[in-house]
Amino acid sequence: MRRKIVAGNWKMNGSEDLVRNLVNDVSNGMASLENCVEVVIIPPALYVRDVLSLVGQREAAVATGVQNVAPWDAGAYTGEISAAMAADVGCRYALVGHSERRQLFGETDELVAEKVRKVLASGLAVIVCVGETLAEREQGVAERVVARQVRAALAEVESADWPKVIVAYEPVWAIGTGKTATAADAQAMHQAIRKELSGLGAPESDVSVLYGGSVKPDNAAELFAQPDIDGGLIGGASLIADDFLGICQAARDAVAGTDA
Ligand SMILES: O=C[C@H](O)COP(=O)(O)O
Repeated sequence: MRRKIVAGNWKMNGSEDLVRNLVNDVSNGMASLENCVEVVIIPPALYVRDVLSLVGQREAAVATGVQNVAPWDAGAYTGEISAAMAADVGCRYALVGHSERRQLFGETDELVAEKVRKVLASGLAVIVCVGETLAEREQGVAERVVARQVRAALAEVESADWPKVIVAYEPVWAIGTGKTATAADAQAMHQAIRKELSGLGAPESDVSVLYGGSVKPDNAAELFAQPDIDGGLIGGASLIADDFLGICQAARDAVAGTDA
């Protein structure tokens, strides 16, 4: 089901104190969202159990996810965690193919596709990240690059699994830079992604497409008001409770605006 989702990717940030304070503050702010927005916290793997115990496990209003999974089920892969392990402890989401994984850890389209398969097989929902670099945008190939990434990651998805697929469009040049795509540019790319998804057989109403890249409380409302933007994948602002909740509130207001 296409739904409004705001996911906070903490990346490699956090401490026991931050987990406690931030998760409690976010949980306390949930009432104002009136169940209109799915809120996901994606901490470093070491803190996943702490977040889960604070939000209250499997049926919690705040869902928990992992930032990465291995492309294997189990075995001699030192330092890795599997999608099945994340599901076992109570996570509901896994992020796959973030541009930092692609750029810093050499993840290819093929590896991303393998990870997507593992996540879906484990029963978790997958948030697949796609996005062009600044050079690709300047060369005018942004849509082509993003379409290729979407096809590579999702070509093998079985029809029953589409409701567990979420795509996050994150232009690489907008991540952590303070530069955001204009709402119109983001909308155009989201529309192109949706076209690609429908070419792969995804039911129109099933796949949420999130925007990520310097989303803040003061630009979230305009982005989330676009017809093909279903929420956000938030980095820096997800580490500040008031900012993260402000973004969640903008998503809630977007739902209210659509319903009105
Ligand atoms: O996963 C989150 C994105 O990389 C966005 O990060 P940012 O909000 O710090 O730009």
